[in-house]
Amino acid sequence: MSQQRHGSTPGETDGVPAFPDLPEATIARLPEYLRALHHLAETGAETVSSEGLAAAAGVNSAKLRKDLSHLGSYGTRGVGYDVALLVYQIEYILGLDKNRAVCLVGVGNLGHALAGYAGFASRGFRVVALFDADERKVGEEINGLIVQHIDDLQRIAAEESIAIGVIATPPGTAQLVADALIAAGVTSILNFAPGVLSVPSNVDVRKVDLAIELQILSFHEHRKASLTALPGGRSAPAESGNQEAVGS
Ligand SMILES: NC(=O)c1ccc[n+]([C@@H]2O[C@H](COP(=O)([O-])OP(=O)(O)OC[C@H]3O[C@@H](n4cnc5c(N)ncnc54)[C@H](O)[C@@H]3O)[C@@H](O)[C@H]2O)c1
Repeated sequence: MSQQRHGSTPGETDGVPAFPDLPEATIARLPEYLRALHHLAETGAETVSSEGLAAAAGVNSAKLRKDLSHLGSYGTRGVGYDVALLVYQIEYILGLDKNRAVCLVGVGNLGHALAGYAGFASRGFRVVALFDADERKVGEEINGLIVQHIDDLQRIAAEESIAIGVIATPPGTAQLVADALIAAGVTSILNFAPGVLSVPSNVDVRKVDLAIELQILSFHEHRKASLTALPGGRSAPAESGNQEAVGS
């Protein structure tokens, strides 16, 4: 996964620092806070304590307070955080107010499931195009979108101002697809194909690999087993497990 530096720009917009210098780990947790805040807003909550929000997001409250302090958000003593304001601040920092156009390349088993997922729109993204190289898939309709041929990527990316491309092709073609996306003006890539992509420095890549997540869980299983095998039967802490979002 490539690491992005987020430069600091002085000045504030409506109480939100224009671009605070955020640690990558904080950026990775902001979507979790946002998800929890949306849920709180749906239940009618107007304010939330740091402990309440931390519990809903599955992190510890000290970490949450530090993360939110990077946004200039400290909450009010005895009241907590204003839910609507915090939603606005996090959405602003994540750039979700832009409703960015996303395309998906590779409409096979995984691509089909992703293309049919309604959750992207509710999280601030418009999936505007689906591409595949297989003529038999071109023309198929999924979730209101017609699968286009990959040869039309350049034209459609320009027409739709596509900024983010999702790769769900076999690993052997992922680099070719990444090159085509970049040539078409895409500057952010979410890659589901195993392997490392070579991209220019202005392009950000996030990689999702569920097998890696399982391997990390396997390590924790291994560690817990070795702790219980210690003399005296020392066991792993039981009151609260670790929760990390996939990809963070
Ligand atoms: N990240 C994860 O956790 C995860 C989970 C499952 C699969 N995967 C990966 O996702 C990828 C897709 O898996 P799948 O099971 O959907 O495969 P699949 O074979 O069912 O689908 C791949 C699709 O890509 C298309 N394709 C191939 N080359 C192309 C190109 N140059 N341009 C456009 N389309 C092209 C194929 O026609 C096909 O429709 C694989 O790389 C797989 O390893 C990752």
